[in-house]
Amino acid sequence: MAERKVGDICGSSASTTSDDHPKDTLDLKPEDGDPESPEAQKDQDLKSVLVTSVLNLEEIDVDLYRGTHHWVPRTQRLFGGQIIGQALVAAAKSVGDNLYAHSLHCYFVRAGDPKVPVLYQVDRIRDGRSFTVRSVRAIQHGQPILICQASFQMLQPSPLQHQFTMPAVPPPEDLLTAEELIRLYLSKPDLAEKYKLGLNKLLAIEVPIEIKPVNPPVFYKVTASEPKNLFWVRARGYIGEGNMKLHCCVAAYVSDFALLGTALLPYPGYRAQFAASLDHAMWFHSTFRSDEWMLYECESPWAGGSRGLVQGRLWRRDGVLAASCSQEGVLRVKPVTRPSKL
Ligand SMILES: CCC(=O)SCCNC(=O)CCNC(=O)[C@H](O)C(C)(C)COP(=O)(O)OP(=O)(O)OC[C@H]1O[C@@H](n2cnc3c(N)ncnc32)[C@H](O)[C@@H]1OP(=O)(O)O
Repeated sequence: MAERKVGDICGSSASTTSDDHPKDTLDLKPEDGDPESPEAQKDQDLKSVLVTSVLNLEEIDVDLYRGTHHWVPRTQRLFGGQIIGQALVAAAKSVGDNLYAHSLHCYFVRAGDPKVPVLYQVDRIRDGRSFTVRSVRAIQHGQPILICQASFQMLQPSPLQHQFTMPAVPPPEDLLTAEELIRLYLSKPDLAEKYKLGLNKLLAIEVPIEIKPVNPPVFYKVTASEPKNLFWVRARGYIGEGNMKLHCCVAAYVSDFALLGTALLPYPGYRAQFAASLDHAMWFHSTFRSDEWMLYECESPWAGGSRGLVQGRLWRRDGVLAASCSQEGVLRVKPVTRPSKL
């Protein structure tokens, strides 16, 4: 991958190898230049809704922010990834320019209400020499819906560096997007009306994430499989080299997409009657661009007691491990009358 010019990054460069670290600010405004110019307007038009809206918090007071919603799942609970991403934005706003997000741990303690905004109250737990920790409460109706701790570190290179090897899969150019797969399925002449309805509803949803399943029959649970899933994922729209803190917030949003469902893959004879993320932990390992295709490798090492443990690894196309995450969720299921025909 050609080395890219360094953008405002979480204290570290946007490139894959350079080690110069420019100032870092969590500036969500359009990049420099004449905001009226056609190029800036084009960028603004193409700018990801995640940047212009979902992760663009309104400052209410010192360390108090308000977030709005863009897309809400059919469960009509706020999407967990949105709350995590917004909480990380709030935490990052009070962190110095030479620090970058390296981990977050959170619990989802109440369902998010899509009818009202979310307030994010940041507590400045500690500013250490190398590590800075923030605690964030996402609040609705006066009650926490999420409690999150996030940690930021100075860049401190080390000779200890290793990672697993990225799975060998077809590149995104050789695969179809979820929308293309749904249109392909809708084109089948013998498709039952009720499936058409459901699939058209899926097409109508404006999810600010693009995905390309590596193995669609597994991704859509048409066949039973081991609890492993692979798909390419990126934020819709343009974000640019911008700022690594912002890319971490977008990756936090993305990381909760389709993750918990990995634990259901071996059970096509069951469907979730109630499924919700209980907690979510994430670690950021290297620089990456969340508006470029990354491979999301998901697996579930364990399920039981109406819970499922799922883990994910986000890989850059050049094989560098960008981020890892772990999550446990409630999974209450009931038998389906017939397996999904997707
Ligand atoms: C992609 C995944 C996501 O984004 S999920 C969104 C992020 N996560 C969340 O919103 C979870 C937030 N946390 C919570 O809502 C609560 O802490 C949860 C996890 C529900 C636990 O609260 P708790 O008061 O103990 O609820 P609960 O487990 O008793 O009931 C929760 C809902 O489940 C139902 N339930 C209960 N037992 C069963 C059962 N045996 N079979 C089927 N359903 C069951 C309850 O009726 C209850 O449903 P409801 O909420 O009343 O509609």
